[in-house]
Amino acid sequence: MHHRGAASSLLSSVKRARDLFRTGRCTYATSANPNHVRIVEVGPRDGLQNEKAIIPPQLKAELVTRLGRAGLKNIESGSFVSPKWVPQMAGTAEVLTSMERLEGNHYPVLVPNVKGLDMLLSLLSEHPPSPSSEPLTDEIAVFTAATDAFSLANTNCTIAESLERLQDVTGQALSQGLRVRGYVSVVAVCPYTGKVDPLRVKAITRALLDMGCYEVSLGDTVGAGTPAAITELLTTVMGDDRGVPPSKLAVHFHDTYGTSLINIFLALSMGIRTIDAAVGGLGGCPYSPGATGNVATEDVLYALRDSGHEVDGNLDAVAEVGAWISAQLGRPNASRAGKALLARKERQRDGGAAESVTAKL
Ligand SMILES: CC(C)(COP(=O)([O-])OP(=O)([O-])OC[C@H]1O[C@@H](n2cnc3c(N)ncnc32)[C@H](O)[C@@H]1OP(=O)([O-])[O-])[C@@H](O)C(=O)NCCC(=O)NCCSC(=O)C[C@@](C)(O)CC(=O)[O-]
Repeated sequence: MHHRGAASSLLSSVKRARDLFRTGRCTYATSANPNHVRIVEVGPRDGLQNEKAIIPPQLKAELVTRLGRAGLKNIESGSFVSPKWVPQMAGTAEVLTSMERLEGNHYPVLVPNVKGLDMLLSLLSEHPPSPSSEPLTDEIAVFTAATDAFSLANTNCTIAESLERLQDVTGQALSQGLRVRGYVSVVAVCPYTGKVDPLRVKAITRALLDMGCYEVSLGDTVGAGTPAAITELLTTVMGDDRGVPPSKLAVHFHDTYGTSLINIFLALSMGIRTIDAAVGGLGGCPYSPGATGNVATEDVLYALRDSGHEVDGNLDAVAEVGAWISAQLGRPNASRAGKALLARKERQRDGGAAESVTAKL
């Protein structure tokens, strides 16, 4: 009975979301190919920033290289944040200069303030693109939060102060020809103050778009967003007065309570086509105690198979990268699809029986 109740409440959430579009309250143009799902791979940044051990830049660079070769096109490659705050992200300059960059791909880096942007810009001027090489990066990501408590814990300033800071960062980055992506953290639940008001998220998302971000990623940092909460959030952010079009939104789910994939499908049903994910389910924010990693890229790619969506990334190759980086970090691979696919391959290699059905997967 209980399960049936949960399923029918999820179905009614999806139906409510779809009805909003059908009734015209949320009609927006999406990308040129409405079935294309863009993956923003955040493993090398969000994935590694919370690891206990300090990871050598060469290993981070190799991770970015392998992810690019696995067909991912948007790979967040590091942060120019204070090493006193997030020591694991030190060495991003070395990552950018060592990793392989593939033509047409984007390799955004997080920048919290003008100091971080200046560090990036001087690196870019030391390594100008040539006819045979791409720029080190053409994109930054700026970040704020939906609560002052989280903003203070993460960046030592209130939301208002952070938006003021980011206005400068964004203006200067755009004037240097960089693309700017925005993040809002704790869009569903704040680890310090609890449930978050979706109208607040909407106002902050609008502020980031108004300053020139091409897209805003909505971060369920704690990973506690239920389908009902995410439906309420997305309908509020997209609906009614100054609603944000889904083409300007991405979703960024940590998988602490196992709701990420359901929430991703809800977001897709509402027209959002950009999904953040981390290979091997790596990740966590140092200022969100108890939150687990991001939804695993392999799990997203697997779930989107046969869904009619065209997705970046080769599932088998990404699964290999997930197993490789998990082994390098000495941690269990948190991607269920990745583990299952690799285990199946191993059984096939060993000539195991009863593989004919799953081999068709
Ligand atoms: C914003 C600050 C710098 C303010 O930190 P502050 O302490 O207020 O800054 P400050 O201006 O007083 O500077 C303190 C020291 O840091 C240095 N400094 C100052 N800025 C930089 C910089 N850019 N790069 C390198 N060094 C820097 C500065 O030079 C100084 O060094 P000192 O004089 O003491 O030797 C700090 O709070 C910070 O770096 N925070 C970043 C925290 C972070 O990276 N969190 C994780 C990313 S967000 C996230 O994961 C969420 C997301 C995006 O994934 C979405 C989701 O899941 O919700």
